[in-house]
Amino acid sequence: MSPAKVAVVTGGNSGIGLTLAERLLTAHQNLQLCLACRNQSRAEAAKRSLELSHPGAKISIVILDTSNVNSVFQAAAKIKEKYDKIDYLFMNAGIMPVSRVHWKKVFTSILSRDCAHALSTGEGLLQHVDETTSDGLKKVFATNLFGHFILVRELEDCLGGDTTTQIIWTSSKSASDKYFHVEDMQHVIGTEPYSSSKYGTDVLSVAINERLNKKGVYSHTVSPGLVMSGMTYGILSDWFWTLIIPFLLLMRLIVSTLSINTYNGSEPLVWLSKQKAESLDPRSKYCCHVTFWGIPYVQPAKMDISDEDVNQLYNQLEDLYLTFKEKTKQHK
Ligand SMILES: NC(=O)C1=CN([C@@H]2O[C@H](COP(=O)(O)OP(=O)(O)OC[C@H]3O[C@@H](n4cnc5c(N)ncnc54)[C@H](OP(=O)(O)O)[C@@H]3O)[C@@H](O)[C@H]2O)C=CC1
Ligand SMILES: CC(C)=CCC[C@@H](C)[C@H]1CC[C@H]2C3=C(CC[C@]12C)[C@@]1(C)CCC(=O)[C@@H](C)[C@@H]1CC3
Repeated sequence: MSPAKVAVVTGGNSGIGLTLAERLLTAHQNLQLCLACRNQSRAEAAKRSLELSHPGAKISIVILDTSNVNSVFQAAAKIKEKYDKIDYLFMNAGIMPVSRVHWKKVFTSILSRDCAHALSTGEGLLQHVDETTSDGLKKVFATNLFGHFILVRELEDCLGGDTTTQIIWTSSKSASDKYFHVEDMQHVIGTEPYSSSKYGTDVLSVAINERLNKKGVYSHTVSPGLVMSGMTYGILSDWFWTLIIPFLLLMRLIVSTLSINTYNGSEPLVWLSKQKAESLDPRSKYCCHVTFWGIPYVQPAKMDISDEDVNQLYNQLEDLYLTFKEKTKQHK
């Protein structure tokens, strides 16, 4: 039997994260799985469903709210108590708060040459909103990016070393340098916090790979495509999505990123975990594409990320992390 490997999945209780957890148990023999989720009862329900499909699977739960700095410190301490070494760290938890759909833009885009771009990125089709957390941070930034940064920093002792660790980030096709400004990494000023947080994720993945690669840590980023999940059902009701699925399936003729289900969307995440990490390109995003017949495949897309952004973002996140670390020490 192959030696036990450990995989931690943030947001592993639903959507892409839950399907990923299920697929990892199938793909890797003898896997120890840690579901790092913000809600105990939802996490337990996910654990039960995984135990039904994989009797005897070794699954633990750690409560982690990536939008809350203290919760991340506590979760990291619990994970370190449970495991000496992490083989796969899936940074998957994420939010995209939306207040309305720009319907006029949806229909004009669908009828224009922008159709493929609009359906694969959602650019300009949604009105995004954000709020401030009790830590005084922008919520989308804290949830999607900073919470995960703290997790990596706090877990560093369990990463790499004698064997390799893969850090795999669920990014998005929505990530765009148009909406990311390193000097405003929290996106306090703009109106595209989701896109900004996902571009920041891509930049951070490169930064972490550069810093930790010497000790056997490999960081890569993934785009799952458009997937029906809690995220999309939060924008429009499930009956609406059910109605337009035939249209979206037809649109696969011109848009190959319409993954639609979580199985397809999790394909690049599972695929990366099966590759030799050394053979992968840390500056490519591994994107899910689907054939017209619904068969998923993975295609790397080179990311155009400047070294200046890589270094500046990492240093700013590190400063913010150290500020919170200092505060928590004082409160102890
Ligand atoms: N759906 C799509 O089309 C796409 C999704 N993605 C990305 O995929 C990832 C997974 O999203 P998806 O499965 O689609 O959506 P879901 O809403 O179904 O899943 C999101 C998961 O993240 C968890 N989560 C949200 N906020 C926090 C938090 N503060 N702390 C801990 N966990 C949290 C949720 O927990 P809970 O159940 O408690 O809410 C849930 O488990 C996200 O990063 C998203 O940005 C990327 C591209 C496309
Ligand atoms: C297609 C019709 C008739 C209606 C749906 C319109 C939009 C609500 C929808 C079209 C493209 C979608 C999309 C996303 C959300 C919903 C849409 C804007 C995402 C932004 C979801 C999160 C992601 O990370 C992106 C990759 C998605 C891109 C496409």
